[in-house]
Amino acid sequence: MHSAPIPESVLAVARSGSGVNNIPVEACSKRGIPVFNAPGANANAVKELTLAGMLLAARHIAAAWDFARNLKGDDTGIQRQVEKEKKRFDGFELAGKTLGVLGLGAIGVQVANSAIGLGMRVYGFDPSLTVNRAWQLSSSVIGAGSIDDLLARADLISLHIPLNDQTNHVIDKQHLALMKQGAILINFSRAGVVDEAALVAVLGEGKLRAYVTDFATRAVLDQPHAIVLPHLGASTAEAEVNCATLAAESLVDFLEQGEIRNSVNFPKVVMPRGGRARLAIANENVPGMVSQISAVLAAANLNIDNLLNKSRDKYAYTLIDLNSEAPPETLQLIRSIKGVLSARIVPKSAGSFE
Ligand SMILES: NC(=O)c1ccc[n+]([C@@H]2O[C@H](COP(=O)([O-])OP(=O)(O)OC[C@H]3O[C@@H](n4cnc5c(N)ncnc54)[C@H](O)[C@@H]3O)[C@@H](O)[C@H]2O)c1
Ligand SMILES: O=C(O)CC[C@@H](O)C(=O)O
Repeated sequence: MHSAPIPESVLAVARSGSGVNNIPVEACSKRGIPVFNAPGANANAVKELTLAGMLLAARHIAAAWDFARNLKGDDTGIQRQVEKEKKRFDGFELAGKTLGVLGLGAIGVQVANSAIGLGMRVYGFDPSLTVNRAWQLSSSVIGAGSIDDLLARADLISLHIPLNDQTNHVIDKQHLALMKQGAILINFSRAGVVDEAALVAVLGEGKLRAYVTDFATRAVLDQPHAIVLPHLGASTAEAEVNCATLAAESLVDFLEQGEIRNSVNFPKVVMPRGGRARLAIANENVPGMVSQISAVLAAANLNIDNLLNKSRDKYAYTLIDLNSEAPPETLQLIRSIKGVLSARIVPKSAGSFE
C-alpha cells in the first residue's frame, strides 16, 4: 500500500497476517486510522514450515530429491546409482544441535519450543520479550545475552522479527562474520532483515552450509547453497482462515463499537457500550486533549456517561459515551481541535459510518 493513495473515506486498515511492512503505518497514524493485524493467527503455519526448512537444509532434501527425480534407466540401474551417489547427501540430525531464535514473538516462541521437543539446544534473543510470550516459552530455552552472542553460539539461526527501520539489514556483514563456519541461516521473516550483498558474499565463500528463505530474489536464487520458497510461510488453509477471521473481527469491533483490539499503531481501547451515543476520537498524545474535547461537549450541553482515554507512543484514542445524541456540528468542532486526528460518531447499529 505504500504507493497507493488512501482515500479520505478510509476508517481502518486490517492486515490479514502478521507483518505490516507493506502498509504506510505512520501515514495512517497521522490521519487517525488504526492499522490492525492478526497477531499469532498464522504462527503455527510458519513454525511448521520453519521446521521443514531446518530439515531441508540438514538432510539436503531439495538436492537429493532433484537427484532422484533425474535418475534414468531401469530399477537395477537406479538402485546402483542410488547406492553409489547417496553419500553426496549425507546430513546431520537436529537433535543435539544448537538453534538460535532471533525474535521471540508469536512465531519465534513456537519455533523455539518445537526445537526443544526435537532435542535441540535452543537460545533465544528478543530485547522486547513480553510477559505473555515469556510465559509461553519453554523453560529449557536459554536467553542469549545479545544478538552477537546468539549468532556465535548457533548451528542454525532462525529469524522471526518484523521488518522495520530498526531491523532493516540487521543481519549484516559483521553479524554474518560472527556465525559459525557451516551454520544454517533460516529466514521466514522478511528479505530485508538480511543484508543481501553481505549474504551473497558469505555464501560465495562457503561459510554457510545453507540459507533457507521464504523470499525469492534473483541474487539469492542464483546461490547454490540457497533453498528458496515462494513466501509460503502462512499459506495454509488454517492460517488463512485464522488471519481473515481475526482481521475481520477487529474491523467489526472498530466499526460497530469504536473499540480497538490488535492494532499496531493505536492502544487497546475496549469499553462496554453505555449512554445513547458513542464518540470515537483518535488524537495526538499531548496534554490537554481530553479537557478540550470535554469543553466542546459541555458547551453543547452534552453529558458524558463514560470516557476511556488510552495512549500509545505518539498517539492516543478516546471513547466517550454520551447520554444524548451528538449533533454533527459538535463532531465538526471536535475535529477542528488541534491534535485531533479523526473523530466519528459510532452508530449503535452497523451500516452508516459517519
Ligand atoms: N513467511 C511468512 O509467510 C510470514 C508469515 C508470518 C509472519 N512473517 C514475518 O514474521 C515476523 C514475525 O511474526 P510474529 O507473528 O512472530 O510477530 P510478533 O510481533 O509476534 O513477534 C516479533 C518479535 O520480534 C521481536 N523483535 C523486534 N525487533 C527485534 C530485534 N531487533 N531483535 C530481536 N527481536 C526483535 C519483537 O519484540 C517481537 O517479540 C512478521 O513481522 C513477518 O515479517 C512471515
Ligand atoms: O499474506 C501472506 O501470504 C503472508 C503473510 C505473512 O508474510 C505475514 O506477515 O503474516
